Amino acid sequence: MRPLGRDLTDPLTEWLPRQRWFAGKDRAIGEVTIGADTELAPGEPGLRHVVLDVRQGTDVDRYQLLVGIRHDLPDRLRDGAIGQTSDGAHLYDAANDPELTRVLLAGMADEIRAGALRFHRAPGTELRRDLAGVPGSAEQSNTSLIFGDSYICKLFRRLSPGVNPDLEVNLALTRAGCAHVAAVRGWIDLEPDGGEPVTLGLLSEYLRTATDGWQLAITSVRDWLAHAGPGGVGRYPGGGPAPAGTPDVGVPAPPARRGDLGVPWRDGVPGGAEEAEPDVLDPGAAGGDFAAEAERLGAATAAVHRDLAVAFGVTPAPAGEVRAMAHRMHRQLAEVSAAVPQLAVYTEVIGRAFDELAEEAVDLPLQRVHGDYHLGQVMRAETGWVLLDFEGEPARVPAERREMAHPLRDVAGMLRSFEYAARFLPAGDSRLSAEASHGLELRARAWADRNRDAFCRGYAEAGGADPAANAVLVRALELDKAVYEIRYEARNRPSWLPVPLRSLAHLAPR
Ligand SMILES: Nc1ncnc2c1ncn2[C@@H]1O[C@H](COP(=O)(O)OP(=O)(O)O)[C@@H](O)[C@H]1O
Ligand SMILES: O=P(O)(O)O[C@H]1O[C@H](CO)[C@@H](O[C@H]2O[C@H](CO)[C@@H](O)[C@H](O)[C@H]2O)[C@H](O)[C@H]1O
Repeated sequence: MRPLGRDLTDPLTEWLPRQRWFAGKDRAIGEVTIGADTELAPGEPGLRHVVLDVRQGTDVDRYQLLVGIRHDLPDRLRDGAIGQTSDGAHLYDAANDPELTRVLLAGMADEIRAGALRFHRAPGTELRRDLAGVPGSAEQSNTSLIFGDSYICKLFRRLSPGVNPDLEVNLALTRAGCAHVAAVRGWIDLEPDGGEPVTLGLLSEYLRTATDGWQLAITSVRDWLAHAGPGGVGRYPGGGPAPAGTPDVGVPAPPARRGDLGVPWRDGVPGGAEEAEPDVLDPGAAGGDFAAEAERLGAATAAVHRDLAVAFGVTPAPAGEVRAMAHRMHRQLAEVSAAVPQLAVYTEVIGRAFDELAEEAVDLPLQRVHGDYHLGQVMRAETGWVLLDFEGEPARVPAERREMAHPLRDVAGMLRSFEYAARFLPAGDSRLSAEASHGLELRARAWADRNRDAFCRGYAEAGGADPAANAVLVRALELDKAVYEIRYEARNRPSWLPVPLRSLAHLAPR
C-alpha cells in the first residue's frame, strides 16, 4: 500500500475549512499530519480510512476521513475532490461514493478488523450487506450515511478519546429495551492504544417515516402566527418573504384573515398597539396545535430518564455540590457577558436566580442525562418520540459530556427550545414596528407557555421530577442554558442572537 503523505495533507489545509463538519473555521491551520492510514478496499476505486492530526495554534484536533482513490473521477464525485497523487489518481471524500460506503456496512456485518479499525455488529443483530450508504441532507456536525430504508451510520468527524457517549448511552438504552431510542445495530472503533477504544461510527435503525421535533414545532408556530396575518400560503407572517437570515422552514402557512386574533394590521404587518384579548391568545384554537405532542414528548423524556437511571445509576449531590453548580453558572455568566455586551442588562437578574439555587442548598439526585436536549434532537416516529444524539454539548470536553446531572437539566433544555421555536420567526424581522413586535411577542409567549406546560405535565405525570415543585432549580438551569445559547449563537450563528435575547427579556425582565 502506497502512503498518501503530502499528496493528501497539502491540499487538506485548503479543503478542511470548507467542510461543514470542520470545527476549527475560526483559526488558521498550521499543519495537517496523518496519524493512521488503513486500507479498507484495494484497487479501483480504492478506499482508505485516515486519521488526521490538525494543528491550529497550540491545539491539535483529530479528525477522520474516508479517502476514495480513482483514476477517473465521475462528475457526481467532483464536489468531494481533495487532490491528486503523483501518478494522477484522484483523492476524494469517499462518504459521497456509494460504491465505497457499502464497505463499511459489510465490514460491520462480517465484524472485520483492518489495521487498528474494528467493525462490530450489535449483539443479536443480523445486518444486510447489500446496501450502499448515501449522505443524509440534515444540517449536522458529523456525517451520516443512510443505507436504504434500513440503517443510518453516523461518522463522528472530530474524534475524542474514549467511547463516544452517543454510542455508550444508545447501546445501554437499546439493551434495556427502551422504546424511545433508535436501536443500535453496529459500530466502528479504533483499537485501544493503552486506554479506551475511540468510537468512529455508530450504526442505528433508520427511522424512515419520522420527522424531527423542530420542524413539527415550527409548523405549529407558523400556523399560529400566520393565522392572524395577511401573508397567505407559504409566506412569512409579516406579510412578505422571510427576512434574510431566517432559516427556511419550508412550511406553508394556511390562508389567513386580516385582523384575526385581535391584532389589527397596518402596511402589511401586524401593527396594533393594544394587547389581544386573552381568549384570542389561545394557540389551541389555531390549526397545528403542538400541545398534545409536547405532552407526549414530556412522557417519553421521563421514560428515558428512568431507563438512564437504571442503566447508569444515581448519585446524590450534597448541598455543597449544588453550591458548586451555582458557582459554575455564575462563572459562565461572567465569561459570556464579557464577550457578548447585549447580555449585560440581564446579568443581575440571572445572577440572583443562581444565588437562589445556592441558598436553597437541597440534596439533588444526579444521573446520566441527554445533556444537549432540544427539539432538533427528537424525532416523532409512528411509535412515538425517539431521542437522538446523546453526545452532549459540542463545546464541552468529553469528561464533562459524561458528567452526571439533574434530569431537570434536560427539561430546562427543552423549555428553552420551546422559547426558541416560538420566537425565531418574529425575532428576525427588523421591518416590524415596536407595536407589531409586541403583538407577535404576545403570541410567541402564548405558544411557548402552552407547550412548556404540556411538556412539564407529561414529564411529571410519567414519573419525572415535577418541574413545578422544583421551580428554583428549573429556573436556574433554564437561565444557565440561555447564557450558553447566547455564547453559542454569538460564535456560530450571529443572526440568531436576537432569539435567546428576546426570550431573556421575558424570562429575566430587568
Ligand atoms: N435513526 C435515525 N433515523 C432517521 N433520521 C435520523 C436518525 N438519526 C439521526 N437522524 C437525522 O440526522 C440528523 C443528525 O443526527 P444527529 O445525531 O443529531 O447528528 P449530529 O451529531 O451530527 O448533529 C437528525 O437531526 C435527523 O434528521
Ligand atoms: O445540535 P447540536 O448538538 O449541534 O447543538 C448545538 O446546536 C444547536 C442548534 O443547532 C443549539 O440549539 C439551539 O438552537 C435550537 C434551534 O436551532 C433550539 O431548538 C435549541 O433550544 C437551542 O439551544 C444547541 O444549543 C447547541 O449545543
